[in-house]
Amino acid sequence: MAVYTDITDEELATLLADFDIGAPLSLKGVAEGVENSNFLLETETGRFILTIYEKRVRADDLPFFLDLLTWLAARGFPGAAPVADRQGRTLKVVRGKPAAIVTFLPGLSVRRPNAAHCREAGAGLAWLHLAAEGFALTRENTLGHAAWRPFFTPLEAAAEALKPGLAATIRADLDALDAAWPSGLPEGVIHADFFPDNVFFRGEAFAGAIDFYFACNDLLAYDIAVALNAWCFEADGSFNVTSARALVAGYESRRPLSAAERAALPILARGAAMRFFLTRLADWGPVPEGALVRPKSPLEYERKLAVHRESADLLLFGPAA
Ligand SMILES: Nc1ncnc2c1ncn2[C@@H]1O[C@H](COP(=O)(O)OP(=O)(O)OP(=O)(O)O)[C@@H](O)[C@H]1O
Ligand SMILES: N[C@@H](CCO)C(=O)O
Repeated sequence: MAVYTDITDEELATLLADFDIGAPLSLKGVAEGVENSNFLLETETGRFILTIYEKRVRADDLPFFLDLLTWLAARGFPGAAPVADRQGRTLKVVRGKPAAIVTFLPGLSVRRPNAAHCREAGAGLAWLHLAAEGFALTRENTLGHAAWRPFFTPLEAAAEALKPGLAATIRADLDALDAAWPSGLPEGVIHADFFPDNVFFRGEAFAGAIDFYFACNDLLAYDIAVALNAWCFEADGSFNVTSARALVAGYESRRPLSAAERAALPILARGAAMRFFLTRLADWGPVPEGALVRPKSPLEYERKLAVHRESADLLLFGPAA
């Protein structure tokens, strides 16, 4: 469970005194997630999520994230809308850490998505991209292509410890990514962590997305690449082309891709695999004392990276039949 910060009854009462959402009925740590501390908060007026922002979220970025969530909610995108206190503030402080209360999004994430879920997820991602158009704030992708090499340098020994010879392979991947990284593709606000655990369904219908704390400005097609890696690999490590076609077709049902975006999907997916391999490698090791969290294996993404390295035409498929 990703709960790094405990909250006392007094701290909760002090926080809620600023809001018009009634008195608290219960507060429970949420048993998913690795980044922040999340609590399911029930008050006299309904259900909310209280998030305390931990290590990787920079306080300076929080206005971008919270204003984006407010913007998306105002445009009808189903997500978690930040709740403003009586003075109109959404960014609060609990135990010296930044915190926010957002509305509870009903629905369930799926552990093993099928092609129908992938299609819906693709359509949901395009909806998000379109709903975010016009959002005035910007945020650089601090885990984007330019960041990968400097991010990797201090992790070379960790890569070797994971698998002998891996550091040189990753360096070669970084060279290949630099040589082929696309430019000039459409940009906008991307979710950047559109994984199955961050997407909710009702049955097989898209019900919304959460966890926008990596959202930033980057290539829109890169967001599809992140999703293809997260949604379309089987547990045995094989790539499910049917699911991938469905995800892209779902996306294109709302926002058709240009030929250049389609052609770039293989290299973008290789880069997206690199991004999650690197952060997982950095997090692989002891967790802070008292934290209830299980780091995710970098090997899963090392294998996905290898799949893209070895079959560059994997994602060069035509429209679904
Ligand atoms: N607005 C919401 N409505 C309903 N449930 C939510 C909401 N926000 C968070 N949750 C619940 O809390 C869990 C963790 O939230 P979230 O994914 O934002 O945390 P995280 O630590 O940033 O996780 P991640 O590892 O995906 O980065 C979710 O899986 C979900 O069960
Ligand atoms: N989705 C990330 C976790 C942090 O959001 C991963 O699977 O590595």
